[in-house]
Amino acid sequence: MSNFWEKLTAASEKNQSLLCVGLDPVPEQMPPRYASADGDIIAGLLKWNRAVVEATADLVCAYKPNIAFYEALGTPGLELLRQTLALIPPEIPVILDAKRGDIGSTAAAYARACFEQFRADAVTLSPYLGRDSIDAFAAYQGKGLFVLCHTSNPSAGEFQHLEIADWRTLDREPNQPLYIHVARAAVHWSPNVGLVVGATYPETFQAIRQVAPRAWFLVPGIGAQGGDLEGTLRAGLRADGAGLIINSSRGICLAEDPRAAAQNLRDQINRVRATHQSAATAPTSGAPSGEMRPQLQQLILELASLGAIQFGDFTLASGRRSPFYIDLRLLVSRPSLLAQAAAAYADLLNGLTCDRIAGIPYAALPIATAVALAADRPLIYTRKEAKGHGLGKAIEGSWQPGEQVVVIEDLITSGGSILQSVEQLRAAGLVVEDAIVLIDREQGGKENLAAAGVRAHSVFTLREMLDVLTAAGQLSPAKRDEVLNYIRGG
Ligand SMILES: O=c1ccn([C@@H]2O[C@H](COP(=O)(O)O)[C@@H](O)[C@H]2O)c(=O)[nH]1
Repeated sequence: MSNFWEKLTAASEKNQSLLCVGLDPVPEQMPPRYASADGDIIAGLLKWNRAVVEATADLVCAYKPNIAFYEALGTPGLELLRQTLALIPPEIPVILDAKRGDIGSTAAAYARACFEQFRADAVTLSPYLGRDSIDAFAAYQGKGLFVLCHTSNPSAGEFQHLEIADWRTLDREPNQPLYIHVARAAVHWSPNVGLVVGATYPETFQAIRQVAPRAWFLVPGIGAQGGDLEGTLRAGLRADGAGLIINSSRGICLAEDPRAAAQNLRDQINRVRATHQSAATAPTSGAPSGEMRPQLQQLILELASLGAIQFGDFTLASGRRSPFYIDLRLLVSRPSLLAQAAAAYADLLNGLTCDRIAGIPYAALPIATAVALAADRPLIYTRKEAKGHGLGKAIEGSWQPGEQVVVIEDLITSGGSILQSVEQLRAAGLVVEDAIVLIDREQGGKENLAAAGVRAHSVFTLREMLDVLTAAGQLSPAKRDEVLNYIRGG
């Protein structure tokens, strides 16, 4: 298995673990029991690493040697790293902590060193030089790339907390700390990007998780640096109870009994995961908008004030009567609201594999354009009918067969219009596995798409929308029940 993420998931599931053990040997800290009889330091350090790996291989999801500790020992140190890597069972992924970042040509040499010389499964990278400094690493298929987002050291805030504006969101979002910009941008650089987020600043996790909902975070700072394990897990775990790789180096390697220390930390992590997962899967009925982010609640209320959500007695195109009507075409008349909606789509897009997005005519075309700007993703769109003149295109914009496309639609009812475009895109050789809508009307569309191999993601559901409007006093509980009854087919 050569893909880092598959290896990580398999090891995590097999060992029931989110624990990563750091292998950072320092000669002065080596417990005397590992010392080599002939005084050979490198032999002693290798014995130490071997003992730690043998004691913990069934308790971890990854190992993380930091290359600095090996480079510090000169050429023999690099040989020690090579031998240490050879000790690690092939099914456990190795994250080489190297924090590389340089211009493209140099980055290519660094990437060769990490992935070809040391054959690491993943690497840590600095974002300071921007996207092209990671391209050479991203060119290695299936390797993990952990970009420094918020580090664990005491001076981390000196630059990382600087409040910065983003020209794309200038008019509607307050300035954001640099680490949020890094998180938001880096997860778009490659689908293989994860983030390094230190456990010594647990208060940063919630905001980072919001802008990178699906990314894996590599979390140093537990143990010797005094990071907050429970706070980190509670704010950083994804709803599936994964998404964090909790590293401890000195806390395990310097322990009297590394196995007991690793087992103890793994079990502590799992205890919090167990309660987190049961909270995440608890039924939400009767809990109006309790968990919904304030920005989304605001978005719903503003859509209602724009007239995009109406309650009454409407006749649909099918002739069927409906107690509500949603018209997201109105979004173009309030650009700031269109931008808010686009940002919510962009958040969902973050964790998906996507070479370009595809808008569906007509209602979603301005929305998809706004999403392209918010997420900095190239856009194509399908035509309702191929042009009968000019180039006679059925799909506008530039694209290549084999590219992965995420469909952008305004809302989903049965999923029919999405499926029509998906067929058109697939017939052209594009790969479509995901679609994003603002509102899921919960009338079977998601299930119909799933049957066609398309995952549908919604910013919010009709039920969530009704809950927000009811809690805000804009919809009576009786009307809410009438609408719910209607979508259930009653
Ligand atoms: O923000 C960061 C980024 C990387 N590290 C590295 O993780 C380990 C932590 O070692 P402990 O002994 O568990 O403190 C080490 O290799 C650091 O260079 C980090 O600590 N913080």
